[in-house]
Amino acid sequence: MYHLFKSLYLHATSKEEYSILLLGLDNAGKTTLLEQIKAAFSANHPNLKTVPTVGQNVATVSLPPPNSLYLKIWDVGGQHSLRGLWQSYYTSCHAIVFVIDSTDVGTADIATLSTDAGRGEEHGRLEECRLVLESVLHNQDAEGVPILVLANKQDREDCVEVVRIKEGLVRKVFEGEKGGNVRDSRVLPCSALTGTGVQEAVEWLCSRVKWNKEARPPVMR
Ligand SMILES: Nc1nc2c(ncn2[C@@H]2O[C@H](COP(=O)(O)OP(=O)(O)OP(=O)(O)O)[C@@H](O)[C@H]2O)c(=O)[nH]1
Ligand SMILES: [Mg+2]
Repeated sequence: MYHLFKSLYLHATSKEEYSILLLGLDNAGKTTLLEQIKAAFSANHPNLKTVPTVGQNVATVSLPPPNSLYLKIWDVGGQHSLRGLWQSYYTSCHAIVFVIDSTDVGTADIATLSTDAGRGEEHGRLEECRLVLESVLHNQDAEGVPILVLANKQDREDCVEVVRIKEGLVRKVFEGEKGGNVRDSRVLPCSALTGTGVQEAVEWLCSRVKWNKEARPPVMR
């Protein structure tokens, strides 16, 4: 009898936990985003004084109804030397957020990269961003995992607007030969610094991890 009550109690009080992996080049805004998400679901102010991440940050946020789930968010360093570590997170994650610095991708049109005129500093880190996004999509351990691409730093005047990042960069990478298999994806604008767009990002993640839960079941906590 005790065991029956205990399992009923655990069933009634436990919630699904999904792991979210924040990826993107160094300086894209991943840690700032993590701070905003943590603050959005607690009474605390976000700590926006970030330093480059060497290793990882992790936080679990409890989402109230109607979502009623835990998001365990992994923020890993984006510096070149740290990207090899990303691989070890793929098998256990339920969704990936790929953060792009919208002020550091030139015009965000990868078609121009192949021309002579396209090579130069005016393209910022567009080529690097393309290669890194391709490598994430191409990785078998991340197959089928929903991906949210965030065009971050939209508060800055010199940012490239989300539609250009979507059409010129993201769509071409997804439709390219290294685009990988079919998966849920979305491109959204955001400012991790001001918090604009963070709620929408979290909503999208919640809906997609639930839809994908047969392929990647949650942990009960
Ligand atoms: N204007 C503006 N600045 C931002 C935004 N998001 C992040 N930043 C700034 O960009 C810089 C890098 O932010 P981080 O969050 O540390 O970047 P990161 O992606 O975690 O970088 P790594 O840990 O090196 O991978 C900081 O100075 C942030 O304040 C944003 O939405 N708008
Ligand atoms: Mg960081």
